[in-house]
Parts: sequence; structure tokens; C-alpha cells
Amino acid sequence: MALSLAIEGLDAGYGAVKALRGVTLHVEAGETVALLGTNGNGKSTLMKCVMGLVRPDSGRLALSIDGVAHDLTKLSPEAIVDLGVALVPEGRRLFPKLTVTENLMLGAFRKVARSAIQQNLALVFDTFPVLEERRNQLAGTMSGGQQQMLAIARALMSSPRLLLIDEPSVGLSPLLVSQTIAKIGELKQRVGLTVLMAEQNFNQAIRIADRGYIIVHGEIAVAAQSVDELKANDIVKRLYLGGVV
Ligand SMILES: Nc1ncnc2c1ncn2[C@@H]1O[C@H](COP(=O)(O)OP(=O)(O)OP(=O)(O)O)[C@@H](O)[C@H]1O
Repeated sequence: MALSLAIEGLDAGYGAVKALRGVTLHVEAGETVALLGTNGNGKSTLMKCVMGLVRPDSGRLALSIDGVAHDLTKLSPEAIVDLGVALVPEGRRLFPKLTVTENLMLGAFRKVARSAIQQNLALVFDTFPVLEERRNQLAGTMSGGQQQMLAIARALMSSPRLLLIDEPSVGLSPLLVSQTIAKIGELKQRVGLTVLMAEQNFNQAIRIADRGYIIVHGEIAVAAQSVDELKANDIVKRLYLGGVV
């Protein structure tokens, strides 16, 4: 199964607010790609465009599956989930009054995913044992780190091949950020998941990323072919390594 995402010249926004300007990026099968940028630079908007939740003003947004191209700008969010794309939204968006298991089941609402529930539950409980231990606990009573793991696990219940993860580190202590990032890295090893991860935390993101992009004011300022290339870039040095951010 070869899946890749290609975005070319994407413009998107909210009325007069232009959130993305001419964004071009790609994610190949099996890669973990970091989309790095501070608050308000367009990371979430880009992920919402891929999911069909925000419609771009112009540009190309295509998923290729085994050589067959799918124009994501013409598909509903449900159809995009069916193609194997899932989003772990910023702020987790769990159902706090529902249990861990109930939240997980809501991730498996599409027909394709319903037939794979047992297999996907085994994967998420194996990856996140704390969720199995707490399967009957209300999601809202779990710690921030556990909630982030549940949000990732819920997305995995839809049998994705491409996982979009929006700022997994937000609101977590440094230790939990480190553990969450390590878990995302583990998923790549385990199931060969393709990942596009938006992050503000440069040093944590590059631990598991194969390569990355820096987005500034809705434009791709840096497109690096490797983490070493990213670290050597002057814009990156100024933004992240010189202590400015
Ligand atoms: N629903 C909306 N209506 C109007 N403007 C919006 C909306 N959502 C985002 N924006 C604006 O679009 C721009 C990009 O925001 P976006 O959320 O994509 O950035 P981000 O890099 O993900 O940052 P954050 O981590 O704060 O979400 C910002 O100027 C933001 O204020």
C-alpha cells in the first residue's frame, strides 16, 4: 500500500484572514514529517484543509493511493476518513463525560473501521497500556498526557494510513511531551504509519521526524530534506536554536 500526500500552491483562509499562502509540501508513505511553527502561523488550517474541514481558495491537495490520485478538495471529511486519513485535533476534543472505551468507539464510526474494531483495539491497548487499564474511566478525569494518548488512540480506531497530529505537546509537562512524542515514533515502527505532525516544540518534534517544514505567517519558509538539514538552516537557527523562541 503506497500512500502519499501532495499539496501545491495552497491558499486558504477565513474571509479577510489569509491563513495559508502558496503552501507546497508532500508526505511520502512511511514518513514522519514535522510541520513546525509558532502559534497562529497556519498549521491547524493546513491540517483542516487536508481533512476537508476548511476549503482552500486555490491550490492542489491530493492523496495518492497505489498510484490512484484523489482530489481532496472535492471530497467530504467523511470520504477523506474512508480513504485512510485521520486527524488528532489540537486540544484533543475528547468527550469528557464518556469513558475511554466509548471515546475509542466513536473513532470507529465509519463502516471500514467497524469491521476492524478488535484489531484496532488490540493495537491501541498494546501501544497505550494505560488506556486498557483505564478503559472504564471517564475521559475528562484523566491526566493531560493520558488524554493526548486517548486522542491519538481514537484516531487510530478509524484504521488510518495517514495520521495528522496537531500539536500533541500542547499543555503537557516536558516529561509527558517526551513520552507522547516517543509513542508517536513507536507507532511508525509498529504499523508503518505515515505521519504529518504540527508542532511548536522543535527539539521534541525532530526526535522522530524524518524531515520537516517551517511555516511562518502561512508560508513555507523552510523545506528541509532531513533533520540535519533543518538544524543547519539559518532561519531555523534564528527561530529555534538561537534562543529567540
Ligand atoms: N475559525 C477562524 N476564523 C478566523 N480566523 C481564524 C480561524 N482559525 C484560525 N484563524 C486565523 O488563521 C491564522 C492561522 O491559524 P491556525 O490556527 O491555522 O494557526 P496554527 O499555526 O495552527 O496556530 P495555533 O496553534 O494557535 O492553532 C491565524 O491568524 C488565526 O487567527
